[in-house]
Amino acid sequence: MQYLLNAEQMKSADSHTIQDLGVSSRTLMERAAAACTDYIEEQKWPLTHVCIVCGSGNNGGDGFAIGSILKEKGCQVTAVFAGRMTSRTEECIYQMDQFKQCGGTLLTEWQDNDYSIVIDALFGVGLNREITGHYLEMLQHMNMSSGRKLAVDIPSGISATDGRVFGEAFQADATVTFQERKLGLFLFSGALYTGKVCVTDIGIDSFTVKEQLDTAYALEMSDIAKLLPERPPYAHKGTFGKLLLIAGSSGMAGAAFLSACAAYRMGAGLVRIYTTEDNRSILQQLIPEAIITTYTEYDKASLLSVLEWADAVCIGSGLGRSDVADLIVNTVLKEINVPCLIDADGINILAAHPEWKDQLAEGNYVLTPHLKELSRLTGRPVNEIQMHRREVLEQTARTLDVTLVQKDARTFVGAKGRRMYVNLTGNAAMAKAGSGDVLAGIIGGLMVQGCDNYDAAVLGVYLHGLAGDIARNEMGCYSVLARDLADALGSAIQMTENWKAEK
Ligand SMILES: NC(=O)C1=CN([C@@H]2O[C@H](COP(=O)(O)OP(=O)(O)OC[C@H]3O[C@@H](n4cnc5c(N)ncnc54)[C@H](O)[C@@H]3O)[C@@H](O)[C@H]2O)[C@@H](O)CC1
Ligand SMILES: [K+]
Repeated sequence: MQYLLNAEQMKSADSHTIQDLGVSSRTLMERAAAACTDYIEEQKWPLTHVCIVCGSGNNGGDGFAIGSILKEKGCQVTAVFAGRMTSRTEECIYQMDQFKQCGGTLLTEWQDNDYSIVIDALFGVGLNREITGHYLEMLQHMNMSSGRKLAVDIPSGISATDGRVFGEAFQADATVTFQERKLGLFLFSGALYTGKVCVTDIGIDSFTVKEQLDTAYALEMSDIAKLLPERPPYAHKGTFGKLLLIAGSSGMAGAAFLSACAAYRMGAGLVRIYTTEDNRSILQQLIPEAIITTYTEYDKASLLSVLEWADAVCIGSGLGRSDVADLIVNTVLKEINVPCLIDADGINILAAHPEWKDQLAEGNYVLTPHLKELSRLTGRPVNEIQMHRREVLEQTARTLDVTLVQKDARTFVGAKGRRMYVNLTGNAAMAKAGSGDVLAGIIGGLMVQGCDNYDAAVLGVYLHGLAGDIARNEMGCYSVLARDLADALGSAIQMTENWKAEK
């Protein structure tokens, strides 16, 4: 598991290490600086003339300490101090003096030169407001320089907490980050500025912070192998559950096909599609493995009978908006006794009938909205959700008592009493119609095999992204179709199976 810390959590780990464990701030800073120079040497970046831009905080202190190390190695080093002398931290003052004693050149204005490396030590996790004036100009000069670019801890201009860009940011080739991954390095737009991220252990004790439930995390292959449901050799199709997909409407057979295909590839034993009669023959041809039950008008008896049959239900993909769809969603909400995923139009219908939200049975639902659907569901504008994604995720999951999958380029998963999951697999090839139908099928396929709702959501989102990465590697960023994701899911699962077998 990879933990993703925000600025406050990182600062709390720093001060715990300094105050409770007695490791001095200076020691940590010198280790941080050594980690950066080690990285430059390992990468064999040319050390002809290094420029380090330093702010007045401890990130600036790291910068000066890097300057002293490089100076002692005989490199030509220019440090540009871009902060206010009176605002310098104790450590920044000390490291600046050390640097001067080593004979380093210290400027207060940018000077164009043929720098082989530009090091950004302007702001670290302490950045908390828009970058303007002198600082903004400094960042623009740094970005225009032709040298290799290294960010110390985090590129200046990026919020460590939510990845937003405070006006302008340093465009790094690499970021050496200290002790723990910061959330902002992996969220957008922050992730566009980091270059390669190298995490280095400098002896900060972050154990207590990571134990806390409000620290977000991402999954690694080792976690996935543990979460995958067992597949015992004596199994038969009944072992792996009966999944009901209430999906598709006239002209929208594809959604049902994609979800069914993904659910079967995920390992579901039996998949039944409940859809409009118009879709019968096309679905029978597209996916003969699925059982097809159809309706021409709202038919409560047939709906209750398929609900009775199911071990888990996915409702909403391609369902459309109609009176019949409303009646179906309402009946499912009232009558269901098994885990249920609500997607797409299922969410839109729920949003149009706020009084139905009370029927979301405790702990039994997974909702998979993209930002627009979440906006309809919560009544908050999309741009406000984008600015406060975490807060909206946690509040909605808590008040509705559901597992919430907030779909975006970086999908979040939240549920009451569970840690926030941030998904790091996937790519822009997946930003296409049908991709969400595949995700619903994958998560449904896991729920029907007995995975707990939250685990199914987290694992499903990870595998969906991994399948997207595999498909993109085969076909490039433009040409992947949603059905390719369903097909690549097999390889994604196999990768985790192989990983497990090798251990
Ligand atoms: N002992 C520690 O706490 C350690 C800190 N380390 C480094 O220290 C960094 C954190 O240091 P700090 O907390 O001092 O914070 P920063 O060095 O990130 O800078 C904070 C300073 O910048 C100012 N500031 C914030 N936003 C601004 C803006 N938009 N325009 C102008 N000024 C702005 C703040 O008022 C504050 O004075 C880490 O990222 C890391 O690089 C490492 O050396 C490891 C040990
Ligand atoms: K920085």
